[in-house]
Amino acid sequence: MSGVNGVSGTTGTSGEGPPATEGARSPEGAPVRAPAASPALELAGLTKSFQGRRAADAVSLAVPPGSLTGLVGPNGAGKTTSLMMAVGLLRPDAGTARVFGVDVWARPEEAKRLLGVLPDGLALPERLTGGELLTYWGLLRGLDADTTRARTEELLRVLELTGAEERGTLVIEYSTGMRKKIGLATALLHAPRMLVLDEPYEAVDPVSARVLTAILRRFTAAGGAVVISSHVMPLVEQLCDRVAIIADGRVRADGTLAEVRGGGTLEEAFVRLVGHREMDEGELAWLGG
Ligand SMILES: Nc1ncnc2c1ncn2[C@@H]1O[C@H](COP(=O)(O)OP(=O)(O)OP(=O)(O)O)[C@@H](O)[C@H]1O
Repeated sequence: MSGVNGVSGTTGTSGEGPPATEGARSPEGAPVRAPAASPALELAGLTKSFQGRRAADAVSLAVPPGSLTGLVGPNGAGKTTSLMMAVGLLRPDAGTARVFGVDVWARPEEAKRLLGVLPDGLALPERLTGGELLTYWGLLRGLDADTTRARTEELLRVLELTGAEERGTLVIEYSTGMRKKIGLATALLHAPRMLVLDEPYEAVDPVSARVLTAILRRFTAAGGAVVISSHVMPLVEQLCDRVAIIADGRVRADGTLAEVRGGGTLEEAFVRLVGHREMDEGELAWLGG
């Protein structure tokens, strides 16, 4: 896949297959290569229209295992639409999505075991405490009771929700950031291999943000892959090793952070690829009183 304005993307898989098996040789004497590992997430031509208007237009993306990809783009660019199709929550008009080689739409149960998802505007059962919600979620996911209990306690502790749990706070009473954190806990509970998180840092306090970053780094170091969407360019630059820029439903750039930045900042690349509008002097003049 290649972007515009000279930003050429790599799929992350080209030339990155597993190393040749030690000592193994083909009959011709050439080293035998193990089959190239599947990308952690591979989107090919994902397309979706709403009322005749393309929200996602042949979105293709390949995310390698062990990587953390930031998906950025203007409001209404098609990020959420693409991510929801990628994880099996929105049926595409065309295209495919695979998680570690498993087709999300053809083999949904298998794919969903591999996927942890924090959707936009997550709707949670609200008349439960966070702990009760995670217990219910774990059992729905087929985890045994002991595993569910142990992971629930650990997630509540790490995400600093134990106090709310001890006070019996219901999810409906949670703050926006707490809701985000319990949503993350539901995404992590079944130990997925691929995390797709729509704006995970939004409304999360700085201390919890550090915890989240540590979780994501540990997750990718163990070979899992993460895609996050975000509007915060410095955050993406600090956190992600790969970036995709999407605008008007199309992928405009995709590659390593260095490839997409092309020597400038990510914000500069974003503005260059997406365009920007200056406000005319007379606009909103009435605000001045
Ligand atoms: N269910 C829907 N029905 C109709 N139009 C929709 C629906 N969902 C998304 N759209 C439209 O599709 C386009 C892409 O929306 P999407 O939510 O994917 O953008 P986004 O990049 O996630 O935006 P933001 O950064 O503002 O969250 C927008 O024009 C939006 O109005």
